[in-house]
Amino acid sequence: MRGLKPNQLKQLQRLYHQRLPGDRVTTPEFAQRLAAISTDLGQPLCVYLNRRGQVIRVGVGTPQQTRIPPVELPRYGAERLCGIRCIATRLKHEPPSTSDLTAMAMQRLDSLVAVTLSGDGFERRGGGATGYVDEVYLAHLVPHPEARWTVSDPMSLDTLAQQDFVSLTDALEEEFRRVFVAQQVDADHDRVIVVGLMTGNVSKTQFRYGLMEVRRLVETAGGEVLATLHQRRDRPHPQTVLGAGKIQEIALEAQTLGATLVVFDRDLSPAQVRNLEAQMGVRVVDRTEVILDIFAQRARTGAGKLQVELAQLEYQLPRLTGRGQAMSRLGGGIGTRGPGETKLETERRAIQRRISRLQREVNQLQAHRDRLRQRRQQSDIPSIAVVGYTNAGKSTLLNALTNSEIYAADQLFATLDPTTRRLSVLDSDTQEQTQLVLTDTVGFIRDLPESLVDAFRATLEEVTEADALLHVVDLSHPAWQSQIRSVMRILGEMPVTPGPILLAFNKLDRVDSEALAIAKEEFPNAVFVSAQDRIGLETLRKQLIELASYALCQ
Ligand SMILES: Nc1nc2c(ncn2[C@@H]2O[C@H](COP(=O)(O)OP(=O)(O)OP(=O)(O)O)[C@@H](O)[C@H]2O)c(=O)[nH]1
Ligand SMILES: [Mg+2]
Repeated sequence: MRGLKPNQLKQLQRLYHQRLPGDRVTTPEFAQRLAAISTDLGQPLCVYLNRRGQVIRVGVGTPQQTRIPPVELPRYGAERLCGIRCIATRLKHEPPSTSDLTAMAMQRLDSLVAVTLSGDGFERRGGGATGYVDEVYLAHLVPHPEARWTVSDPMSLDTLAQQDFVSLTDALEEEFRRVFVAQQVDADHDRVIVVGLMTGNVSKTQFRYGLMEVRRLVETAGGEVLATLHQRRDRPHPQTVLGAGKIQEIALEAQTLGATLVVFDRDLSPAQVRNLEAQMGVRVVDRTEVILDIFAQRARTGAGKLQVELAQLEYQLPRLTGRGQAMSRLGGGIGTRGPGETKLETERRAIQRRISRLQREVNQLQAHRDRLRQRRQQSDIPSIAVVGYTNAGKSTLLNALTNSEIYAADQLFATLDPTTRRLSVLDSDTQEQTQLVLTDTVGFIRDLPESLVDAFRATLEEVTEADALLHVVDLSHPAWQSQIRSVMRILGEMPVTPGPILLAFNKLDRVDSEALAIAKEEFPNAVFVSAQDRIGLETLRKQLIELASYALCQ
């Protein structure tokens, strides 16, 4: 409130002592008082009231400029309003602007009253301002995504003052509740807005597939994607990733659609998450967190659970500071404080201790797997690890080859725990049986989170210790080429270089001829199969035998 005269400041401060009857939107006297001050200031003025009729906030400026920050707003979710209304004076003789209404929607205000000034008025003897108000508009939200809000025709202040505010908001909230309940057929999943940032160094197609993949990840994690928004920028904004306007748009969309979560298509720093949550008032997570969540849901065996927990803790540790504070505010509403610094410190130490313990256990697991592998190696049976991008069809292919029933599904990361199966192939010429061991592994993904790579080292070692690799590619996926690159990159980053690799292009049954021609041209030594329709399996078996013998004599 810079630039105000002491007298004006006092006038504004006095507003805090005013109390309106709880069942009225406003009284004529109160609106006239605001209009008088606003006329004197020559600036718009906003007053925020709670449902008991108490003034809780006064600001000079438009509703957009005087918005209550999300962390200070009570959050009741999509089925309710925030319990606060705004009475705003307007210098122009026009209904509230879109920016005013957007501010109302973002805060889920009970209603917004726009008071236009007559430019005139006087103080009555005996007190009380009069004649300052020209007309008023009453605006409120509606629970329909297409409409978002309604604005009344201009009316006189007296007409507005006669409105029963309680029955208006009650009816409105009832309507919101009905719509909300209808949406909540399955209430225990997150309602998600996916957000992508397209920076200069990726192509449009790459960006699109990346976003598509995040949507699939969210769905695999059990979330429902309500909308996908994106922005183009040369580089991410260091504090908030996106620009201020885009953040506001997302916040509004989240409010309108009743989203509970915003998921970004990239990794975010702890500070970025904090800033975004503070500005949008919705929980924000990055891609890694979604992947970790899927892993956590999928892990079945003790080893799997162990590694997932380790990955999650390692991811959370640097993000502990302050997050607790912002989060508990988002979830709990005004006055809910997060853990204090000392509590955070204790928590951090506890997590650190648990991480050390889990790491020891993972080491033991590693040693155990080592022994199993050694036994296999001693038995002279060549081992081949089946690797590839997630959902490529590795498990299905392994099942088809070995007539087993490993879990395979149209999900990302269906397989978490390595499963080993024996395969014996009869050489039709020599009538000789050759034995192989095939290991199904966890699928790879672009930008595999580091904490996962570390935590899953015991599992991934199955890959590095195999005699050879069978790299399965979903040739029906539009991004198959970049998926191959991602897998090769991850393999390249492993401490031990894997042996020879056989490339198997899968899902031949639904591949278009163009992709097939490109793949054949680019990878003349690859095998083409359909695990589902059992096409090309004979050739693949033969190639696997060759691969194994080649690997062994190296
Ligand atoms: N059309 C078609 N679909 C296939 C084929 N092979 C596998 N699929 C389907 O692709 C989906 C993924 O198969 P999975 O075997 O689980 O794939 P994965 O590579 O093991 O995946 P993750 O374990 O999640 O990394 C499933 O829905 C399979 O039915 C195929 O040859 N043709
Ligand atoms: Mg699998």
